[in-house]
Amino acid sequence: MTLHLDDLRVRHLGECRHDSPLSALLAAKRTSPHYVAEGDRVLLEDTVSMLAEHGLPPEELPSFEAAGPRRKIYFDPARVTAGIVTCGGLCPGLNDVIRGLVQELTVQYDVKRIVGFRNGLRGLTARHRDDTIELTPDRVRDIHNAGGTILGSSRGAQDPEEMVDSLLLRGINVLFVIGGDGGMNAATNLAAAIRARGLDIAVIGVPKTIDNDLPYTDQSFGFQSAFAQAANFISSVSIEAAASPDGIGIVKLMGRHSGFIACYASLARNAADIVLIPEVPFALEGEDGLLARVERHVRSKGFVVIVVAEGAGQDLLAERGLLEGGATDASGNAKLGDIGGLLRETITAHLTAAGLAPTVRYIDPSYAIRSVTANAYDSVYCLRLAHAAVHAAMAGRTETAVVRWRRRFVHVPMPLIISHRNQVDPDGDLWMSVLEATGDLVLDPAPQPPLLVER
Ligand SMILES: Nc1ncnc2c1ncn2[C@@H]1O[C@H](COP(=O)(O)OP(=O)(O)O)[C@@H](O)[C@H]1O
Ligand SMILES: O=P(O)(O)OC[C@H]1O[C@](O)(COP(=O)(O)O)[C@@H](O)[C@@H]1O
Ligand SMILES: [Mg+2]
Repeated sequence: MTLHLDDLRVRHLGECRHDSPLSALLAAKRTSPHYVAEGDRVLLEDTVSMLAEHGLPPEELPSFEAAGPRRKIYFDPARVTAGIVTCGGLCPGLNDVIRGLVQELTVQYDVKRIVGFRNGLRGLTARHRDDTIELTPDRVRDIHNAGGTILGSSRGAQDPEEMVDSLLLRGINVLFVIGGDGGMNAATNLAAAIRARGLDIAVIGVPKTIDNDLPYTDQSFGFQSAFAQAANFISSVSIEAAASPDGIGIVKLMGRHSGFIACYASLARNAADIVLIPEVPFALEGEDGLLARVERHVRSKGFVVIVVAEGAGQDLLAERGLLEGGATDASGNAKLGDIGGLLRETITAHLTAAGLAPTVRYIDPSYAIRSVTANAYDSVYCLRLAHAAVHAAMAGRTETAVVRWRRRFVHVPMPLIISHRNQVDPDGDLWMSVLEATGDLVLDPAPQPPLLVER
């Protein structure tokens, strides 16, 4: 999809007439290698060839509005009531973001009232809208020391009109939605309903997903903490598999449609022989099928370590009648079949038939990788995203997500952030790194000369 400058413009509620409490700090600020001034923009693309292809002057190239404080803001902080909601699956750093929002709103902008809606967007429905938490600096002081979210979260559909009514009833002027693709979809619908009623309410998204499946963000917060935890389980099965005759270590990791966790966790330990992700289909049978590759590893080095993303090989489960076609969770997300179980069974059967005596060590850490606290890196990231979100809201941006893009914090229009799914590109450099690290050949059906040697 070719994007133009106009596709990247974010919505403003109106003219910024109030002096920002940070205006003195900003007075002398100019763009530098470490700062993007508020009037400047950040390029969407970063290679010479991609930029040259547009054939446009620099100011017309597709670019994002820089995030950060403005000298003039839209809302009078004394009259603002902010709302915060966390939705979808848990993710390390949710509490860090909530804490950062509350601290920035109260300390820098002197906002007096912040309402936390409980249990996800369900908390904005008529039935649950009174079940809220008053968020103060005292209330959030220590929350980053625990995983999860003090607000709770949920899946399941809500009526945007009902949610708008809740915002009006609670007097909310700015709403922060911390959510994944589902949450950003819901926030977009909510913002559209607000706009249709001509209301003066800003909706700012803070993208959250351990799957890293949202586009236009370098990596989502919490992803790093999640894959670091996942890497520990890869170490465990590697040790177990290596210590067993004909050892088979399998780790199944979260990643519904995107295999980023599997790739990064594997690279973090560099102990996997085979990595299976949803983006790269594989066959079980045949000379280059998974079973033959597993057997070759076991015969050559005595054991094998396989990292599989939960969304990988769903076609194989469907072929075997092991997938409930079209089944979804309350939010409409596809329910997956158990690829880990299929691998365990078919590998055991294949190796046994081949005269080996496999010992299978299988770990499905499941929620254990996303319920952890944010690591130090993610904590910094969450805090800075929270600052950017508050600045965006106070400056009257709406239907906008705050993200880091090519190391800069920028504003992305919400429709863009839900325009497609971020996935591992089988032709990209991440997958190439995985192939380099594992030495595992994933051959096309057409025979090709080997690119890499199996180790
Ligand atoms: N396409 C959609 N349109 C509107 N709301 C959605 C959509 N997808 C999900 N939602 C709502 O957003 C919330 C979070 O979505 P979910 O998919 O569970 O998690 P996540 O935000 O982490 O992707 C849920 O309450 C869900 O009903
Ligand atoms: O069991 P749950 O809570 O529905 O969540 C499982 C799913 O949530 C995730 O952790 C992330 O999903 P979201 O960020 O979209 O909520 C997936 O990796 C996983 O498939
Ligand atoms: Mg999602």
